[in-house]
Amino acid sequence: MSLHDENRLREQIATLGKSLFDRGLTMGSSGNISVRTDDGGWLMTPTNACLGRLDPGCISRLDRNGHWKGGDKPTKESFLHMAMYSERPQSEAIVHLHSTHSVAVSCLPGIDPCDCIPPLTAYYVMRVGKLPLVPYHIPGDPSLGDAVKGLAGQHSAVLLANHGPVVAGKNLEAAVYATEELEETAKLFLLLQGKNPRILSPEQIAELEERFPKD
Ligand SMILES: O=C(O)[C@@H](O)C(=O)COP(=O)(O)O
Ligand SMILES: [Zn+2]
Repeated sequence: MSLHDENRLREQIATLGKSLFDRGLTMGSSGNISVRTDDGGWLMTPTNACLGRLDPGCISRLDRNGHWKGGDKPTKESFLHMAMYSERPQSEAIVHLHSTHSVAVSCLPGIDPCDCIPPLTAYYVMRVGKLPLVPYHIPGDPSLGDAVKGLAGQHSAVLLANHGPVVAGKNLEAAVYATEELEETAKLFLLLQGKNPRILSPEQIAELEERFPKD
C-alpha cells in the first residue's frame, strides 16, 4: 500500500471516528475501529484512545500476523477484529461502539439470541440483517475472539451482550453506515416495546436480499 493510500485511510479513520463521537454514538475512550490494508495487515485505533480526538499519525499499524508495527499501542480487541476478518474476506473495515440504544438492547431479557432486533425497516435489513447476540465476556478477553469467529461468517454484525455492537463493512464508510442504522433501529425497537409492531414478512425480506445483496 502506498504511503499516500495509507495516510488517506488514517485520515478517514480519524474523520469518521470524530463524526461518531461528536454525535454521541460512543463515549469517553470506548469503541474501536480497524481497516484492512492491502499488504494483509491493518490500521487500528489505539487502546484507550478517544475516537473523537484521534491523531492520524498515532493510529496503530499491525502486520498480517497481528503484530504491532507502528503507531500507539493497538486496541486491546485487535484479536476480536482479526477473528471477524478471518471469517469475512469481503470485509475491509470493522467498527465497535458503545452506542446507547444498541447497548440497551444487549442488556434486555428475553431477546432472541439468534436475532436481537426484528426486521422493522427495509434499510435495517439492507444494512444489518440478522444480528446474533454474543454471550457476555470481559472486554478484551481472548475468549471473545472465538465467540465472534463462530458467527462472523454468516453475519456482518454481532451484538456483544452487556457491551455493544461490532459491525463489518466492505469499506469503512459502509461499516459506519451500518453501525448508525443498527443504533437507530435499536432506538425504534425500544420505542416500540409493548406495542406489537408490524415487522417485515419473510417474503419482503427475501425481496430486499435479492435486490440489495449485502457484502
Ligand atoms: O469495552 C471495552 O473495554 C472495549 O471494547 C472498548 O470499547 C475500548 O477498548 P480499547 O479499544 O482497548 O480502548
Ligand atoms: Zn467496547
